[in-house]
Amino acid sequence: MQDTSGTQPIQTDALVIGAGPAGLFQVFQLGLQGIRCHVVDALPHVGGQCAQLYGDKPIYDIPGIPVCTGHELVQLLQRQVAPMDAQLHLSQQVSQLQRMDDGRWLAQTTHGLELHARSVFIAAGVGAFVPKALKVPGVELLAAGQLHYHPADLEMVRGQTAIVHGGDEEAVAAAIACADRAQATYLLYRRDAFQASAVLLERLQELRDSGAIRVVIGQITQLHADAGQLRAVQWMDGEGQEHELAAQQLVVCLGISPRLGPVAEWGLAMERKQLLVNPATQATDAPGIYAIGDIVSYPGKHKLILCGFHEATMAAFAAAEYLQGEKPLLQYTTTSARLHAILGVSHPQA
Ligand SMILES: Cc1cc2nc3c(=O)[nH]c(=O)nc-3n(C[C@H](O)[C@H](O)[C@H](O)COP(=O)(O)OP(=O)(O)OC[C@H]3O[C@@H](n4cnc5c(N)ncnc54)[C@H](O)[C@@H]3O)c2cc1C
Repeated sequence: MQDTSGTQPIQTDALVIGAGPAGLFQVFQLGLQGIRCHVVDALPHVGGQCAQLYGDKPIYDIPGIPVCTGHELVQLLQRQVAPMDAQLHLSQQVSQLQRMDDGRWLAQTTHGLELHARSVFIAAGVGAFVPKALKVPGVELLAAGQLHYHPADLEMVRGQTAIVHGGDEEAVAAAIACADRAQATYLLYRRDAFQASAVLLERLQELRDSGAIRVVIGQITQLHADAGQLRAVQWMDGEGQEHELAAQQLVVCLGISPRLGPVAEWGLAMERKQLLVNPATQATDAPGIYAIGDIVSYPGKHKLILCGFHEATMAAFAAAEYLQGEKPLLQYTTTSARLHAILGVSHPQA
């Protein structure tokens, strides 16, 4: 799958909202129906809960895979989905979803991306995984490019003074990465106790010992900016004393958690924060919008990856009929030359 960005409205037959296991398998099933799609996820990576909440823990109930970790399942799904050549738009939330006059759906993301989609597949799980925001006075004064939440890349701190705020694995990893690039790196957290792997903690200690990372124990109380440019971070120590630390870049890693957010505002029928669907088609009450995975409710629904896979299959068959105007034929990946062409495999005996 490719990661793309841009500002032109994108015309597509299918938009998948959410790149968790259900959304990824939706891409595969749509691909088998000859339907190309775009995928949007709030996270900077695919995999949803499997990657974000239990990447290194084992899963034992995926058919045909006796055991794999969350990360391994995501890697296998990515491999399986690769021939479908979906366009991936990460680190952005679908914030708006509205019906257009011609019956298509207009989706807008928090990065300003617009998509015009003939069909939409909501695979939003337990909600969009979004970083916990820093809520202190002064945040609103900053121009873009100085306050970064869980950034995937830290090149922007090169040659500058960077403060990393947080105490978990991602904060420690970010501080270590900053130490290689920034002129000065501070790791600011409320306690001198960091939760990270032994390897990262050992490296942090080395960098503390050498002075490449300076640890500050306290809480951020305010940001100071001149003409939109971060000048200093104000913080309070354990005795309630306020201090200022000059910096140009602030990296905030306070954790990422799921929020249902905009899905509940799109006017779709819901019950107890789940989208109501017809389990024969996964159709919601809006034409051309299907929903699958943990976000849906129907009689007998179980929040399991296996169920999300089945629902993706049901939705793809229903959407193929909706988009192509006729019931799709059931074909086997084992024997169908058409599916082999889609998958990019060759079997002369097929
Ligand atoms: C600790 C733990 C262990 C588990 N173990 C198992 C197990 O052993 N077996 C099993 O079958 N299941 C297990 N599960 C459950 C399983 O992980 C879920 O059923 C599965 O992840 C649901 O997949 P999904 O794709 O529907 O949603 P998710 O995995 O939640 O993915 C949804 C994605 O949608 C994105 N998103 C949501 N809203 C938006 C939006 N508006 N814009 C952009 N992106 C959005 C989110 O950022 C997220 O990445 C476990 C769950 C947990 C928490």
